[in-house]
Amino acid sequence: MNTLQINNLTKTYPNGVKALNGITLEITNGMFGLLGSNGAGKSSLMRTIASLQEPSSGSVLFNNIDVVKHPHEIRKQLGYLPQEFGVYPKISAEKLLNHLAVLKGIINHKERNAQVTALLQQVNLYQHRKKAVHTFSGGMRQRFGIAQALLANPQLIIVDEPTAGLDPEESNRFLNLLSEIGENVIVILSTHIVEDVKNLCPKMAILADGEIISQGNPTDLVKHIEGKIWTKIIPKKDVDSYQKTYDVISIKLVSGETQIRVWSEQQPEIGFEPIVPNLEDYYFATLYNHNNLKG
Ligand SMILES: Nc1ncnc2c1ncn2[C@@H]1O[C@H](COP(=O)(O)OP(=O)(O)OP(=O)(O)O)[C@@H](O)[C@H]1O
Repeated sequence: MNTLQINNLTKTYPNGVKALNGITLEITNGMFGLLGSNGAGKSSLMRTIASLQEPSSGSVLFNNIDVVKHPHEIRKQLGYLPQEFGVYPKISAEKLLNHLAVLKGIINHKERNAQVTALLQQVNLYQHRKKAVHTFSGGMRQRFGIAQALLANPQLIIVDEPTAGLDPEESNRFLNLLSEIGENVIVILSTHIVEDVKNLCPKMAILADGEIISQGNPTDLVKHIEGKIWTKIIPKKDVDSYQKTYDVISIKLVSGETQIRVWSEQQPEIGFEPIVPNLEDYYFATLYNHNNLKG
């Protein structure tokens, strides 16, 4: 069993932005979803765990090895798919993966070829192996990204917003691939897409303003708000007044009509229907409460 222990982690950038503010988490094998809106601190946390940047304070231990003190140790066991992969050199996918495998320390030629072939097959890019990655579609690039992250059998895999910008089919394909990677390693999926976490992750946390504001099993978390979420279709012009009167956790357009969801112990007023809440409602309700507490 692998264990990642994050203790009281903070990160303040030189420009004064406090991106992480006392993060404490323990993560073991399986898929862990890290949900948060833009700017919540997800990438800052991922980069710190991946030893690509140092925290301002606190510690990250992977199987009791201090990531900050021994970055080389962690990098040997890490597979990382960053949000932005940068520019790809104009060489074939196969050659690029081979090159990255050398950098990962797979020096035995035979072993390297075998791993590159197996990974290209696993991510369904074998038939495209002679094409350059910069000519790939977004989904193909992400699948290539996961192939490079899987080189050298990492025990800790970090994927940062991997489905952003993918169409639903490519996104599905990518997530299925991720879920196959195995129960025997830690996979941290950082995303703002609630559905992805709901479908894949038995454990999750919500990050906001650099803090963990909730964590647990998605199904258990949703139980906390059962019977407390109400919905109503309202005229668009009334949104403001409903927001002033009730705890409106989300506003959505449904078939061109404005639907609000409200957190309330009992029916807020005639016309509100109770709904069976989902993880998205939990996420919005948690963010709503957090922002309210902030004032
Ligand atoms: N290198 C940096 N220097 C200064 N500020 C930074 C740096 N990187 C991130 N930030 C700031 O830190 C905060 C958290 O950013 P971060 O990228 O970690 O969030 P995120 O949850 O990954 O968001 P997104 O989904 O938009 O990438 C933001 O306010 C961001 O502007």
